[in-house]
Amino acid sequence: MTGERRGPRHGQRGQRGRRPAPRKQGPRKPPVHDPARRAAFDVLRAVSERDAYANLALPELLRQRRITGRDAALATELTYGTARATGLLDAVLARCVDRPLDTVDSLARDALRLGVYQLLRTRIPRHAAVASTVDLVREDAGSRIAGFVNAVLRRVSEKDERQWLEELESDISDPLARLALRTSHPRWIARAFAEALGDTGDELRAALEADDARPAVHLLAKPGQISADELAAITGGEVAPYSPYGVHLPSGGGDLADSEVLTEGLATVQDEGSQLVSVAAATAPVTDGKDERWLDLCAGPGGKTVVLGCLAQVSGATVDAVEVAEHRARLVREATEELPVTVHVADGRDPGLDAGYDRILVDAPCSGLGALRRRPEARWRKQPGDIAQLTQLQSELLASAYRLVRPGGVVTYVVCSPHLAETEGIVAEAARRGDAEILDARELFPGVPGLGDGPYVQLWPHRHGTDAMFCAVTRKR
Ligand SMILES: C[S@@+](CC[C@H](N)C(=O)[O-])C[C@H]1O[C@@H](n2cnc3c(N)ncnc32)[C@H](O)[C@@H]1O
Repeated sequence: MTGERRGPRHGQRGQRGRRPAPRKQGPRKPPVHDPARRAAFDVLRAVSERDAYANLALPELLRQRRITGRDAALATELTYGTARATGLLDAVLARCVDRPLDTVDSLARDALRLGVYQLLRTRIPRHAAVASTVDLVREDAGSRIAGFVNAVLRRVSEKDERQWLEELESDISDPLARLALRTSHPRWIARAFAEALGDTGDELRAALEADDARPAVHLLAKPGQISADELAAITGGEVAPYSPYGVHLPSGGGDLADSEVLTEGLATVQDEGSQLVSVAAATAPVTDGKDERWLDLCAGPGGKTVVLGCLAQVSGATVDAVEVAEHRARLVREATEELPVTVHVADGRDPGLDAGYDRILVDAPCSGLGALRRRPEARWRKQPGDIAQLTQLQSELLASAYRLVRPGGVVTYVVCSPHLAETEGIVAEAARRGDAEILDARELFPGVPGLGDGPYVQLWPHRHGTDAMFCAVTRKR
């Protein structure tokens, strides 16, 4: 992470009363007077220069610099908002810069995006949005680039978001591309959502808008260790509407890192959708015999393994957790200490375990298109070509699960994506091979509305307030 600037204070005497050394020539490094924007800008730079993840880099930087309260809230809004809205911000900038945007210096481009976001999507007064952004550029890159950024932002500030959208949309004849622009999504992702919803109108708009909003923080009250009621009372949150183990924190729920229920291991942060699919995997009815050996075939970092492990402990079962990446397997081990879980570092396509499992969860590696609201910059990094590579692996992992499960045992296939190639496409192929019968997964989501015609379950942010998790429950013939 870019270091915090801590220049010597003017007039301050050095140690042992010596006069401070004369200032060297070079860029001036003033003390940070705008910690929120400085933090947002440094994280956006890390995202574009070092492929950092904003949702990991920002909390770390806020902690390092001890930025809290209103400054932390502003830094979060500016970082995540700018990262999510990049497509729209760049479309506006392309109208105001007289050369292709990708030839603009990357520091200037990041600053411009931050400035345009403030101008179009916040209530920050125009002059403050422009001046504060220009100050950041001057500190880091000098007056010439600052002058360029100033000139461009002044052009942007001549119109508000509505006027810019009208101007941009007047040149776009494709309704899906217009909606994608308005809701800050690449068109191919908007199309994938439309295909999964079977809708290109109001519902698609609602889905894309919900995907462009910051999600609430959900907690898992670990089954058998604390109840959702108790956890809600301790954290000031609300019991979740659907998961029996879920709690929703109020927005701006604060920094949870030091929260006792988390440090004591009674609860963990987990989207309610992930909780629901884990419970479905643990409770889908097996036939013809016992229900003691469970397998989590793609376990890292262990969120769902924790739910499986807790429920296995209650019912007297054991869980084998397979993860191909050593560092992620370590996270599973740490998350499941004291649960009846054994972690194996292995390739799930051939993990070298004895067959005969009673139930298996395949939470396959996927595009993550269902969790874009949690990873602000992700939508602009992903490419349509990513999907084809993943579907091959997803099919192979599911085929492996059918080799490992016993007849009458259940295999639950989950991805955090609504893309049909990763969801129904994979399960339908397995069904065609005759590996399994497909059960009606909706029965394992009691009280959850808006689940359509089945047999699969697709959760959605706009319908359920969860990530867009897909869940298919199948039974080996
Ligand atoms: C969607 S994540 C699983 C999330 C996890 N179940 C949880 O709830 O925390 C998919 C995981 O599969 C792992 N993975 C990828 N290829 C694999 C393979 N061939 N065998 C086993 N695990 C694999 C990835 O490293 C990643 O940790």
